Amino acid sequence: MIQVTCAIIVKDEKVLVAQRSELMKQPLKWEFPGGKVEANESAEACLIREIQEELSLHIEIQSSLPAHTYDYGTFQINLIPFVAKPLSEQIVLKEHATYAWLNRDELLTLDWAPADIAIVHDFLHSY
Ligand SMILES: Nc1nc2c([nH]c(=O)n2[C@H]2C[C@H](O)[C@@H](COP(=O)(O)OP(=O)(O)OP(=O)(O)O)O2)c(=O)[nH]1
Repeated sequence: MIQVTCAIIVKDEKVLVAQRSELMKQPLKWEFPGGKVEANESAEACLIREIQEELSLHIEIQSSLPAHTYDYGTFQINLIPFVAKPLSEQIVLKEHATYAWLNRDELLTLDWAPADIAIVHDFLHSY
């Protein structure tokens, strides 16, 4: 089971979503940015590191949501979501195809990585 963190970054009531590139697993699917937890790393430290690496964005974690496991057939992930706020302004994409700041009611229109759908629903029910 691969432990993966992801960030639901909220700013001015908009939510940051990112589209995976053609070169990544789940190509062109939308996700909450994040990545795999390394050995001896907390989930929170992983997420702050990954968002800095992938988006050049500094975040502050505000709360957590329930983790969800998903079976992609050849591997399983445990996706661990956190709600966060940006502490810096600019986003510079290092891996993703693109990103968007969406209203809550736009979230369900995206072609999500399948593991994220439960997390989108949890977020919409709790915020
Ligand atoms: N980061 C992230 N990964 C997700 C989400 N939903 C989802 O199914 N995944 C999957 C895609 C990948 O198979 C795995 C995370 O890999 P990753 O590619 O983002 O992580 P990474 O940068 O640490 O790893 P790597 O590509 O260098 O192998 O989890 C999500 O919302 N965020």
